[in-house]
Amino acid sequence: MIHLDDVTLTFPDGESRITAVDHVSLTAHPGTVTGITGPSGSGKSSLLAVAATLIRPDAGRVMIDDVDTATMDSGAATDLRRTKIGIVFQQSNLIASLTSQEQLAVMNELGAPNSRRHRAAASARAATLLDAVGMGDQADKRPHQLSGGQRQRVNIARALMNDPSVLLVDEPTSALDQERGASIIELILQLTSELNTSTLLVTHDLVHLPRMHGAVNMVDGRLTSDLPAAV
Ligand SMILES: Nc1ncnc2c1ncn2[C@@H]1O[C@H](COP(=O)(O)OP(=O)(O)OP(=O)(O)O)[C@@H](O)[C@H]1O
Repeated sequence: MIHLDDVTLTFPDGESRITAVDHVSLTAHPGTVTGITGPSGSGKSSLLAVAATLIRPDAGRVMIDDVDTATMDSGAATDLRRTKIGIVFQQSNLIASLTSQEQLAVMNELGAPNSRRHRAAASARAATLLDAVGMGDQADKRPHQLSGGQRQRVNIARALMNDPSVLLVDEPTSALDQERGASIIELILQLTSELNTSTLLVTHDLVHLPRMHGAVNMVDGRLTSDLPAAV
């Protein structure tokens, strides 16, 4: 579970500060996807960065599985990010020289204790996840050999390598056409249910929101449950 409790985040803006996230409270439960929409500049990515514990808020708390992340030192926060949080960014950020299989397996090597001992298990999990995202037969391909939708599937599988309880997804369909975008959303819904993640998904694309378990609209850093009229 992830719970944002009365979170406020400001950035310096010349002499004053700009409020990117303004007293936001939001909870996502295991096995559910909550959509976050809103106009450009309304604070969606900032909210996701706070949820990912990448930025510490000015005020409020981020609870991950009932642990208050504000009380952690930076080592513990890094550990929590690695083990509990999966992040899918807008661009796939895959490493050009690695195959799909290696993109996932390398997650086992990043700062994890005893990573050598866990190599075989990591390799098996990578294969299972590539199958789960429909990329089992593309395991040996490098990013330039894949379509945008296929790259995004590898990206999603990679975010799930460490079996996170929280999955944070920022605009996963922005580089894709409608049909491929819809299948990526379906995949995230399916994996959220199968792996029981608490998923927050930022999207501009209102057509996807009715498929989700809940949706909020962000306007000027604040949340409203009144969704834009097109939904
Ligand atoms: N690092 C930063 N420094 C200063 N201001 C920032 C920073 N990041 C975001 N902002 C400001 O915070 C506000 C919210 O930005 P944010 O990127 O979170 O919005 P968004 O809803 O994700 O926008 P988009 O849909 O265009 O990605 C904006 O006014 C933006 O200019």
